[in-house]
Amino acid sequence: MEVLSAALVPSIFFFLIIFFILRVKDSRRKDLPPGPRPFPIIGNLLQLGDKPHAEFAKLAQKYGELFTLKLGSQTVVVASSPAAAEEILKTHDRIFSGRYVFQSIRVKEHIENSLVWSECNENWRLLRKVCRIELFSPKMIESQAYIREVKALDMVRFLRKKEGQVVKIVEVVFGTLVNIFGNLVFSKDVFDLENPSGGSAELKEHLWKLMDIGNSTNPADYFPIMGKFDLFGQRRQVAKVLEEIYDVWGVMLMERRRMKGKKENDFVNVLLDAGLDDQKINALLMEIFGAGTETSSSTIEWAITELTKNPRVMSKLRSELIDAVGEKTVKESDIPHLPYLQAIVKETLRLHPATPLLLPRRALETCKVMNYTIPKECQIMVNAWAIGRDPKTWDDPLTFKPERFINSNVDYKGNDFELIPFGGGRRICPGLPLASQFLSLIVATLVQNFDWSLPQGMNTHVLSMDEKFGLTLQRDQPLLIILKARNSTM
Ligand code: HEM
Repeated sequence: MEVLSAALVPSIFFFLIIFFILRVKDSRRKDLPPGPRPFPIIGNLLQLGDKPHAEFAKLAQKYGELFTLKLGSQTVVVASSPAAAEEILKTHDRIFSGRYVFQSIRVKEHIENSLVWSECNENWRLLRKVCRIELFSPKMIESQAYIREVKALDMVRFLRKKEGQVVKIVEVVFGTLVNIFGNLVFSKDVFDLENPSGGSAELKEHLWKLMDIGNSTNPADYFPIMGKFDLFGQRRQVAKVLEEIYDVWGVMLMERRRMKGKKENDFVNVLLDAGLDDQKINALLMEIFGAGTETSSSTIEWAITELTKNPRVMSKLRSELIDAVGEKTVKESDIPHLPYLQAIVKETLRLHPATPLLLPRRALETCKVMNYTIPKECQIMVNAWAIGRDPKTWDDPLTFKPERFINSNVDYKGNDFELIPFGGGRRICPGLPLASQFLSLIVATLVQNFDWSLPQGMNTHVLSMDEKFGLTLQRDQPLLIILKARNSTM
């Protein structure tokens, strides 16, 4: 009996302490949006799963359009409806304009010059202005259209040689986009589709590596106290890859400075003329490549996946292309005359936003939202994936139906909060005007020039991709396509 009570008393005492901790935590949560009860220390980490956006969509059904999670020691609020997204991205845009910077990216020299990860400070305003007025202005985009068209044809030429073979479409598209960006930025190819391991292949490899590290879990993001020790070495790895990338830029920048007088119509010229120093140019170029290539290639991979799964939509697009473009090669100037193509791109971005939870925001001040209090420093995520599939907003939401956008004014430019693949407010994706051009161009080029079919057994795989974690670049399981060339338009 004595032994029993000796064991029982400390156990009861232990459970009372845990109960007390939970009570204290709960009372601290009083004004926050509701959410699942967190466990001590780990909070709701077990509820993240490997597809957080899909888990969050389920939690939103239970706890509402604005709910709170405790991820380790971090408080995170998730917005999951158009109204909640509007509160974050528009009504309280300034307060929620901070970024939560992932621990592995906190490389001092990079963050200080970053557009993606810095506060909305003077440097950020300068870079946004350069993007808006120079790099992604309608004039610049139009004047560089021929570059994207030439690179799209290089892709067709390369793919024609693969007729009858199984192709990893995302790799070809990624390589093509790296070259499109290489030419927009430096007026030169940086990747050889024919010889993936030769030429400047290292740049593509560095970008993949950076994305791999970025996509891997870092426990320090949930327990920032561990952040300064960089226990798993992720920050050191990022710093090393950044240095390697900057070495590649460095050589190209030096070349350009040597070519004084010869003016190319490209981003480097614009940035040199704008008086940016090498560190700012390095950081901006890295972010343009990093933010623009993976997002866009995964969107194109999804568009082709959906078209292959939906022959009705594919043949309607083909008819539109024949009517509007005929036998000619499709050009960017044709896009305004291809409303069904534009609807396909919107529908792809609705179902498969490349960054399903956008990029995490941070509250700069404590703020009242929908009668709840969101505390200063709280992390905010906006679930664009859940919003795009919400049956309250979308009729038959899981079906790929581009027709829903015909005769509809809904667009992804940040004013319609039911469709926000590019985010919204002051931090909306600055590359949007460029992306919307080449997404349409490349999808149209691939459809105009090739028939696509899935290798045997792929249907189930493709369907299961729907449920996969947002960024679809699963290099272990990319979309494979058997190619058949159509009548040449070249
Ligand atoms: C399918 C293509 C793309 C998608 C879906 C996409 C999506 C996004 C999203 C969701 C954000 C965060 C917005 C927010 O916080 O509200 C973002 C930011 C950003 N994107 Fe994109 N993006 C794409 C293409 C591009 C391209 C082509 C570029 C550049 C050439 C680019 C450059 C950036 C940059 C620099 C930011 C950070 C802006 C800031 O924090 O002020 N993106 N993008």
